[in-house]
Amino acid sequence: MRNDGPPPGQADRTTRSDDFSARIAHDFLVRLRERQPRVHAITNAVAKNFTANMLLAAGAVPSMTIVADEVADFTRHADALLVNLGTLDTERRAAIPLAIAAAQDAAVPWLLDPVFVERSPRRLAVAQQLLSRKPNVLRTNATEFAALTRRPADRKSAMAFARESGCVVALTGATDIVTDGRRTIAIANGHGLMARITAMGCAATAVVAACVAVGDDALLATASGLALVGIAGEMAGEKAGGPGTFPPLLLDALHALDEPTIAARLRCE
Ligand SMILES: Nc1ncnc2c1ncn2[C@@H]1O[C@H](COP(=O)(O)OP(=O)(O)O)[C@@H](O)[C@H]1O
Ligand SMILES: Cc1ncsc1CCOP(=O)(O)O
Ligand SMILES: [Mg+2]
Repeated sequence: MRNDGPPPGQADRTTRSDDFSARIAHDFLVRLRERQPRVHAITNAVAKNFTANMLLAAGAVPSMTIVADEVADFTRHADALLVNLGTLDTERRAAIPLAIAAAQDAAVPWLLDPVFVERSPRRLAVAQQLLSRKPNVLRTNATEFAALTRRPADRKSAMAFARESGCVVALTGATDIVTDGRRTIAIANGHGLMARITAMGCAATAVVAACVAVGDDALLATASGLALVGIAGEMAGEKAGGPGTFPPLLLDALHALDEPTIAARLRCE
């Protein structure tokens, strides 16, 4: 599943809400539950448990080994690979190129989550090198996007970067911008508590990876993953007493999500 950017000469356009819809997001959810895709996540030490549980709540099956002599086998037999740079220790640094090579060899889509690239020039260099290996999706918050691309974190820059890099770009925050450089979808679901717990973005990228594993259109898969997480997040936020009670309520909401709820709650343009 490659995103090769817009066909030459084709005008940019914004995807209309009838191109992305609750039906599409629900179709992805059904496929997750039916196909139970395997997502191999090289993720950070902070995010591992929550990410694995979010994948399971969405219907996917996580694996997380980072051992150099196993990671290629796990990746080859997975349906998507997630590369998250949050705790870039020696073992993960060694595992990442092996996993990406295996993914590309086996035509397994892979996603990059460049956690905290703004904090260390070394990490920024690693992330830029990984981007040159063309992940199917880059999912990043605004600070990371600005550091990685040296552009303002806005819709226009996300589109330009997606077009130039050939990745689907998901620039998240209170509103998520998802673009392949030609089509752009903005998703306004979510809840402020999502920014008050750790590993929310890491887990969201993992759910996006699961969606990419079960669909041919990486843009719609990415938008669907973020819509499902955003809707579950706002349902959990409405019930939660604070960040302590929020994560289990989010897992419950994602697990129970259904078509009428998605149809009633999806806010996108
Ligand atoms: N203020 C907010 N309101 C609603 N949703 C939010 C808010 N902040 C983050 N989110 C959601 O939380 C998830 C993680 O996004 P973000 O906070 O940008 O990533 P990260 O955790 O990597 O910094 C996304 O699904 C995003 O939509
Ligand atoms: C706190 C922390 N430190 C290293 S990785 C990490 C988690 C980052 O999670 P997210 O990017 O999803 O907020
Ligand atoms: Mg993050």
